[in-house]
Order: sequence, then C-alpha cells, then structure tokens
Amino acid sequence: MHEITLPKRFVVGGNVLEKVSEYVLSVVQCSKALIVTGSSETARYASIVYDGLRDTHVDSWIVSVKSSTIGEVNRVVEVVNEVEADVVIGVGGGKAIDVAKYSSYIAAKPFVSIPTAPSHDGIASPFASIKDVNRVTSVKASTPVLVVADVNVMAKAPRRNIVAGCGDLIGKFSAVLDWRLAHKLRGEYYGDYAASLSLLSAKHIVKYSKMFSARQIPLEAVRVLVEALISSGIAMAIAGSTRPASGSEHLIAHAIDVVANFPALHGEEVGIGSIIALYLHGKNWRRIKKMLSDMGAPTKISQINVSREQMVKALTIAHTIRPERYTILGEKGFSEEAAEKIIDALELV
Ligand SMILES: NC(=O)C1=CN([C@@H]2O[C@H](COP(=O)(O)OP(=O)(O)OC[C@H]3O[C@@H](n4cnc5c(N)ncnc54)[C@H](OP(=O)(O)O)[C@@H]3O)[C@@H](O)[C@H]2O)C=CC1
Ligand SMILES: O=C(CO)COP(=O)(O)O
Ligand SMILES: [Zn+2]
Repeated sequence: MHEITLPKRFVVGGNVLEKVSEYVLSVVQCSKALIVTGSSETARYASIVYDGLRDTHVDSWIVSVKSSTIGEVNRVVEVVNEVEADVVIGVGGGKAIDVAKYSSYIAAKPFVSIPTAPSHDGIASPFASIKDVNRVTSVKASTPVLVVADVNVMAKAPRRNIVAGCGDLIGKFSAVLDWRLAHKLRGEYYGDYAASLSLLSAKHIVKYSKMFSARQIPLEAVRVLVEALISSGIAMAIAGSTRPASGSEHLIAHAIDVVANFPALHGEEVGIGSIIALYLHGKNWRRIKKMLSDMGAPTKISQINVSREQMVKALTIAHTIRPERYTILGEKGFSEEAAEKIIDALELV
C-alpha cells in the first residue's frame, strides 16, 4: 500500500509567471516564501516571482544554489527556519527544483515547482535527486502542491536543455521494458497504468520528433514536452517509485555521472543510455539514435565529454548503482570486453 499524493493545481500556459502570486495564494495560505533558484537566467525568473509575491504582500527571500547536494539542502532548510517561511518555491532547472523539493520535505513546508526549462521529469514528481543522499539516485521527497509551467519561459531555454527533456522521456521505453522484465523474473510489483502513462510521454516525443528537429522548436512542441514531463512525474507518483521512469538507461546515465563527475545534462546522458538499453532489449535502437541525432541531442560519447575508457568503466559498474532494481543489465552487468564491443557496434565513439 502506498498513498498517491498529486499536486493540487497545475498551471501550464504562456505568460503565467507574472500571475504566480495569485496561483500560490490559491493553494497555500502564506505570508512568507523562500525562493530557491540557480545563478544564471533562472535567477532572473526568480526575481519575477519575487516581485509578484511582494506586490501581494508576501515577504520573500531568494537563495541561489550551485548544486543539488545535501550541503545546499541544509543551507536552504536553515534559511526556511530562520525566516519562518510558509512555503518553499523552486524556480529553475532540475537542480534548483530538486533542492527546493527536498528542503521543503525536510522542513515540512509546502513546495511549489516553477520550472524554467523542460529538461527533466522531476517537475511534478515526488522524488528528488540529491547527489549525496542516495549516491546518485533519487529519494522520496514532497509532491509539489502547485506546478506553474510558463511555456513561453521554457521555450526560451537553451535548445540543449529542451532536447535533454526529450532524452529523459525517450528513456521511458527501456524503463518500462525493464520494469516488465523484473515483474516476470522477480515477481516485482508492476503497475500497468503507471507504466502506460510513462510510455505515453515517450511516444509523444516520437510523434513530435520532426518539430523537435526544426531549427526553431515550435511552441506547440514545447508545450507537448512540458505536459509529457509533468505526466511522467505523475506516473512516478502513482507507482510510488521512479520505476516507470528509470531503468537500465538511467543506471547507465548515473554510472556516467559517477565515473566522469556529471559531464553533461541528465537528459543527454539518458538519451545515450537509452540507445544502449534498447539495443540490449532487442528494440529498434537505430531509429531512436537517428531521432535523437536529428534533434541535435548527443549520440556520441565525445558529445557528453566522456572518453572511451570512462564509458567502458561506466558500463561495467552501471548494474551496481541500484542493485535492488532489476534491469536488462542483470546481476553481473557488462564485462569490459562486452562494453568495448557495444561501444563499437552502436558507433558511440
Ligand atoms: N526529481 C526527479 O524525479 C528528477 C530529477 N532529475 C535531476 O534534475 C537534474 C537535471 O536537470 P537539468 O535541468 O538538466 O539541470 P540543471 O538544473 O543543472 O540545469 C542545467 C543548466 O541550465 C540552466 N537553465 C535552466 N533553465 C534555464 C533557462 N530558462 N535559460 C537559461 N538557462 C537555464 C541552469 O541554470 P542555473 O545554473 O542558474 O541553475 C543550469 O546551468 C539532475 O540533477 C537530475 O538528477 C532529473 C529527472 C527526474
Ligand atoms: O531521473 C529520474 C527519472 O527521470 C529519476 O530516476 P532515479 O530514481 O534513477 O534517480
Ligand atoms: Zn531522468
């Protein structure tokens, strides 16, 4: 048994950031808010949120975080307690959202998710990837009470971040295959509804792939991507774990982070992990590789700043990242020889 807690309100649309205070006040009674953001363009969006809250007499503070580590979470929790904030608002990419989400969970305050880029599916999920809490995998955190996704803001994010969101979602094809495999081989609980919802998000990326390959990605495609990222987060909430969203492709991405110290965006690494995972599952990996390549997503390890030696190492340790989650990598994973062979067979160099 697990409880499914979903956000109370989703606001998805153009220019919704300016009205954020109205949305926040519609779901939480608050007079003090702590905004967690990054340090680049994200901080500019955070100041728009700050101004909106000030105009409706909500005192606000902004904390900029550099990484999604427990050190940053502790720093944010200290400020939450010091200023007695009633709500924690994350404004930024996956890093800022995750730090805000986990801090709100520790401080037992409501969490509001305001993504500035469609680069990951943690936007609405109740899990956070905090780098040194559970090694490199996610942990249970708060479900946002409110998600405000301004598609105009997100469409202005760097193309690289947008395409990374496509990569994170393409990963659901192998994640669900792995889940089914674990169900058949290990009797693990398999939630057909959560799995179908997760797959739906990946299928929409394929359906709209031509639009994502256009020089200027149309707003319509960004909106579909944002909705798909939200719905993948909901699939995780329904399943009560990240199982529908994270399988062997994520283990490979996490292993790359361990070996090469976070060399690229999460969704970019998942895209490459998906090519390998789909090959192992006997699926049409060539089609997915071409699709990612056409979008401008990395399909070679040099494009994610990973050397051949590092990739071999990552492949040989991927199965150890989360031993309790059975995947196509099995219990022994890749041998060095097999890793070398797959890198050549899939032309990853
Ligand atoms: N909780 C969950 O369920 C999930 C969590 N994740 C986690 O999310 C993280 C990945 O998120 P991702 O967004 O790729 O990485 P980051 O949050 O690190 O963002 C990457 C970069 O993009 C910048 N950025 C964000 N929005 C904009 C914008 N609108 N314009 C210009 N620059 C922008 C960020 O700026 P700045 O430096 O200012 O922050 C940062 O420099 C990983 O840590 C991953 O583990 C991924 C999937 C699911
Ligand atoms: O990135 C995620 C889903 O896209 C979360 O996955 P993990 O639970 O493997 O960290
Ligand atoms: Zn992911």
